[in-house]
Amino acid sequence: MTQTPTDPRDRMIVALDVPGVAEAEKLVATLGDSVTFYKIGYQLAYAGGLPMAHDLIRAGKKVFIDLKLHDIGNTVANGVAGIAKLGATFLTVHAYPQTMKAAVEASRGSGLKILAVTVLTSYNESDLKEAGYALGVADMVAQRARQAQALGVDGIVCSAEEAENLRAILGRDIALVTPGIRPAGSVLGDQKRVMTPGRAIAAGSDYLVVGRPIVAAADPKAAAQAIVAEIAAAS
Ligand SMILES: O=C(O)c1cc(=O)[nH]c(=O)n1[C@@H]1O[C@H](COP(=O)(O)O)[C@@H](O)[C@H]1O
Repeated sequence: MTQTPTDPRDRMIVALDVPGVAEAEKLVATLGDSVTFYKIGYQLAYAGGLPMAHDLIRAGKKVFIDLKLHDIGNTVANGVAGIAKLGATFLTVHAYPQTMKAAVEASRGSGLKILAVTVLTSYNESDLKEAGYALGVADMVAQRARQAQALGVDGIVCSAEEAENLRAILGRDIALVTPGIRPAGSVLGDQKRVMTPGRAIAAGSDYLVVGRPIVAAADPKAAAQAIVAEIAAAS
C-alpha cells in the first residue's frame, strides 16, 4: 500500500545529479530542511556516491536509488538484494516484465520499494518509433504500468502528462513518480514530456523528481522552497 505524503516537502525528490560526493554534500547542506528526499542516480553513484545513502538516512532524509536496472532476472535479483541493504526507500528498474518480476521478488521483506520506469521523459512519439516500438507514448506507458501493477511493483515512473490517465487505470494504491518537472519559464534541456510542479500535482502525481531546476539554480534553496510552495498550493 503506497500513500501520498501529507507534508508537501516529502513529495519533492531532488536529484543529486552532481559530479561527486563533495558537491553532493555541499548541495545537501545548502538545501538544509527545505528538502527531505534525495535521489542518487548514475552520475553520483558512479563517482562513489552510493554509500552517501547511509549518511542521508542517518540525517533523517529519504533516499531513492535510481539505477534503472535491466538485465536477466538472476542478475537483477542479486543487484536488488545488494541495494536493499542500503536502507533506501525507492529503486528504479525498467518496466520489462522479467526485470520487474525479479526485482519485486528480491525486494520482498526488505522495505525497499520498486519503481518501474515506463517511457523516459526525454522520449516523444518519434523517439519511440526510432527505437523500434509500434505503440505511441500514452499506450506504451499504460501497458507497462498495467504490467507493473499486476507484478506487484510499488510505483510507476512516467511523465506527469500521463498521470491523470494512469490514476484512472491503476487507482490510488500505487505511487506515481514524475520527473520532467519544469517550473514555468525554466529551461527544458533534454526533457520532452514536462509539466510545472503545480500541474503535475493536480494531474495526480504523488512525487515530483526535480534535478536541474534546483541543482543548477543560482539559489538552490530558494528554488526548492518555491517548488514546495507550488506543491502545497496544488495539494
Ligand atoms: O527515473 C528517473 O528518475 C527518471 C526517469 C525519466 O523518465 N526521466 C528522468 O528525467 N528521470 C530522472 O529524473 C531527473 C530529472 O532531472 P532534471 O531534468 O534535471 O530535472 C534525472 O536525474 C533523470 O535521470
